[in-house]
Amino acid sequence: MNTLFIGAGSMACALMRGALKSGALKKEETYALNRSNDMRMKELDEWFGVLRPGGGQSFDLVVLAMKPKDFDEAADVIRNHLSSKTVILSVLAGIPVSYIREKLGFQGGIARAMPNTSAALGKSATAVTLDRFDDRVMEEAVVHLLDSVGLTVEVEEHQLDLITALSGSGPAYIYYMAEMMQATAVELGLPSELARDLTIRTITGAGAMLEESGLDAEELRKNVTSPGGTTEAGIEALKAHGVEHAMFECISSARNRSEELGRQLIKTEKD
Ligand SMILES: NC(=O)C1=CN([C@@H]2O[C@H](COP(=O)(O)OP(=O)(O)OC[C@H]3O[C@@H](n4cnc5c(N)ncnc54)[C@H](OP(=O)(O)O)[C@@H]3O)[C@@H](O)[C@H]2O)C=CC1
Ligand SMILES: O=C(O)[C@@H]1CCC=N1
Repeated sequence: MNTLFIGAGSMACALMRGALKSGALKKEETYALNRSNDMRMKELDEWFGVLRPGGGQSFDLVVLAMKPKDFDEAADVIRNHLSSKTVILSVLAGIPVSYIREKLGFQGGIARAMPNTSAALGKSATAVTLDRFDDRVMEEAVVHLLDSVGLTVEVEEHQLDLITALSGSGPAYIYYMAEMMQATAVELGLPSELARDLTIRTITGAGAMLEESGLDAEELRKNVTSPGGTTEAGIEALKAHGVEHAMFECISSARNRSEELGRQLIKTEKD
């Protein structure tokens, strides 16, 4: 499947890395372009051996992976690589399928997905909605590509803003927590490398328990929390400092921002 990534940043790279490694994409059929960062294109060539498209060359699959705010500006470039057989996979946060269709004048299949950067290791949690996929072969090819970089679930488009806030942005919340755990341990006296190693293994171990033990998060938490013990003291401190409220605000603010990103483009279009 001839595939073109338009946008060659973090998310495009994570998808390429995961899909090329799994064999869902072949490097001799994978192309990429960005706006101006030539160094990045050289890196992509070095890392993955992907190709640069010729002007007007059309593709079976075009992956939209620029920032949402850059989509309008990229529209001419995108159109240049579409044919009546092309399907589009968009990973743009907040941008509705209807807006992509209207802006590009595109009638074919559009998959709007929200993966995350763990795709690089085949561990993304991806949600996707498929619109006007008349061609079963291409539908299967797109789903296969997403499956090759992690878990894929099909959802309704209206759910994607909230899903973006949960699992699209989610890895960053965990990295932020890791940063804070590490920094606190160092501040309270542990050497940095030791704090780092123990934090990483604590998070990956807890992730593996969530995935493999068959127990839910609450039960796993209770198993660690001895009455009157250290964990209880720690969690009470988190509660007292409003962590539940903070998480509500975190996910709802990210959801609101996703909605706003779409509205902003639509508004700019109308102005
Ligand atoms: N990062 C993440 O964790 C996730 C991101 N996403 C979505 O993925 C998309 C990309 O995000 P991310 O990878 O983080 O962003 P980056 O800033 O890392 O990459 C953006 C890329 O788009 C390119 N670009 C910008 N304008 C144009 C243009 N006019 N024509 C061609 N290429 C262009 C940039 O090129 P140049 O560098 O030359 O300017 C760059 O390669 C966003 O829409 C985001 O919502 C979705 C899920 C997770
Ligand atoms: O921060 C963002 O807007 C993108 C979407 C999900 C993760 N990163």
